[in-house]
This record gives sequence, C-alpha cells and structure tokens, in this order.
Amino acid sequence: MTALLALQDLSVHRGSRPVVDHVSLRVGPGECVGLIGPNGAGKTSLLRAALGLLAHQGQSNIADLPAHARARQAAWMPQSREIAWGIDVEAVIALGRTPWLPRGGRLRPEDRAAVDRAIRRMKLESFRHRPANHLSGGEQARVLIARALAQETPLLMADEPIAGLDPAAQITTMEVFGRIAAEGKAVVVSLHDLGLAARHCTRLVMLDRGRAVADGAPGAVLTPERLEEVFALRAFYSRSADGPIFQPLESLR
Ligand SMILES: Nc1ncnc2c1ncn2[C@@H]1O[C@H](COP(=O)(O)OP(=O)(O)OP(=O)(O)O)[C@@H](O)[C@H]1O
Repeated sequence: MTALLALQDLSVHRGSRPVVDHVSLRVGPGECVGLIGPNGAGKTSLLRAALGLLAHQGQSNIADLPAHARARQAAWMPQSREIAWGIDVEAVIALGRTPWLPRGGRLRPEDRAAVDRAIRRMKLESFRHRPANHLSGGEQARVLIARALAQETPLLMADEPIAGLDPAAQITTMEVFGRIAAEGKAVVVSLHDLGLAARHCTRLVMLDRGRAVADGAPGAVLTPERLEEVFALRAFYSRSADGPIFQPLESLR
C-alpha cells in the first residue's frame, strides 16, 4: 500500500512517562481513519507528533518533510478553534491555499476554485462575507474545517473536528471526510463520538494509555470487551439497513 501517513514506532514522552508508546501506523489513499480513545489516551499527542509539531522518537513520513513540503502534503485542524480576527470567512478559508501560492501570494483562479469547493462542501455560502469572529463556536469550527479542505492535500488530519457541531453539521462533516477519502485522499481524525466513528470511518485505531490496542474495521474494533476495558463503557452496537448503530448505555467507572 502507498502510505500517505507512515508512522514507525512513534513515541512521545511527557516527563519520563510515554503518552504515545511505540505506535506504528500506515494509512493509504481511500482510508478515513478514526482515532479513538478515552481522555488522555494520547490522540492529540500522536497527531501532533506525526505532523512534526511535537518532539518525538521514532519515524513519521510527514514530520520528516521540510515545512513547505509538509504543508503541501498534510492539512491540519487543531483542537482549538477560536478565530480571533475580524476578517471575512472567505479570507480565512483562503489561508488554506498559502502553501500553494506563487511568490507574491496572490490567489490564482485555481486557488479561488479550491476555496469555492471548500465553502460548498461545508455549506458555508451564506457566511462567506461575514467577519469570522462574529460566528458561533460551531460555525467557526466549520470555517476551520473548510480552511483545511481548501488546502487540498493528499492527507487531512483533524483533532476532534466535530466537537461542538450540531448533529446535522457533524454528519455533513463526516460525510465530507468520507467523500474526500473515497476520492483517493486519506483522512485521520480523532473522535469521541463512537457512533459517528462507526458509521463514517473505514477503519478505527483505538488508543489506550498511548498504545494502539486495536486497529481495523469499526465492527471488529468496538467489541464489548474493549469498550469495557479501555472506555469503561457498556454500549449497544448493531448493524441495520441504515448502517451500524452504536449507543453508549452505561459507564462502568
Ligand atoms: N503539555 C503537557 N505536559 C504534560 N503532560 C501533558 C501535556 N499535554 C498532554 N499531556 C498528557 O499527555 C497525555 C495524553 O494527552 P493527549 O492530549 O494527547 O490525550 P487525548 O487522547 O488527545 O485526550 P482528550 O481526549 O482529552 O483530548 C495525558 O495524560 C496528558 O495529561
């Protein structure tokens, strides 16, 4: 498999403690990978180390690239999503084109087309000319997802991108991720909503105390035993004509 993300024995230490512990992972075109795990499992640390934003041991093909090449290979949506500046939504999204712009930094027709595609995908047409800092938290999150989409990189990595979105926007966003994966790109996204992860990801990687303890199709990863052991959770999981249905039922903590 041609890997768009290739991690080999990636570890991150906080003090003497490993918070990412020898994780190896290859993600190829067509995959939408959900990174799941309880609070503190190491999801953010893994994503940031993979991108070269956090000191680590082991190998990441993205972290190894020079900064300019990295920005053309991987788009990143971090967990923090406040937009502080009163510039138009369209201008924020156009920042995603920065790695592709020629010297001088002017948007070319192909850059404007990429911005338009991202705006359409995230259904932001009516927000286009509004100051981004006047939008609600969930609306700002959608703008930042659109900025990452406008980058049109082979790999998209996002840290809890659907947190704080309303249910319809969560589904729209997961469908967008599924579609861009189906177009031959790769998506790696950390998620707390296991139901949406089960429905929309082609593959789940479960982290527990920094270690990847399961990796595979959602139905094979979300077993009752692992949910109990890793998430301290009892849940209902079933396949239906509408796809997999997952509902957390009881905390076992
Ligand atoms: N700056 C820091 N200094 C020390 N420890 C940290 C720091 N940032 C994170 N950690 C620790 O690293 C571990 C992994 O944190 P990380 O943010 O990667 O987890 P996560 O799976 O993304 O959690 P969440 O679901 O809560 O966002 C946690 O135990 C956390 O306390």
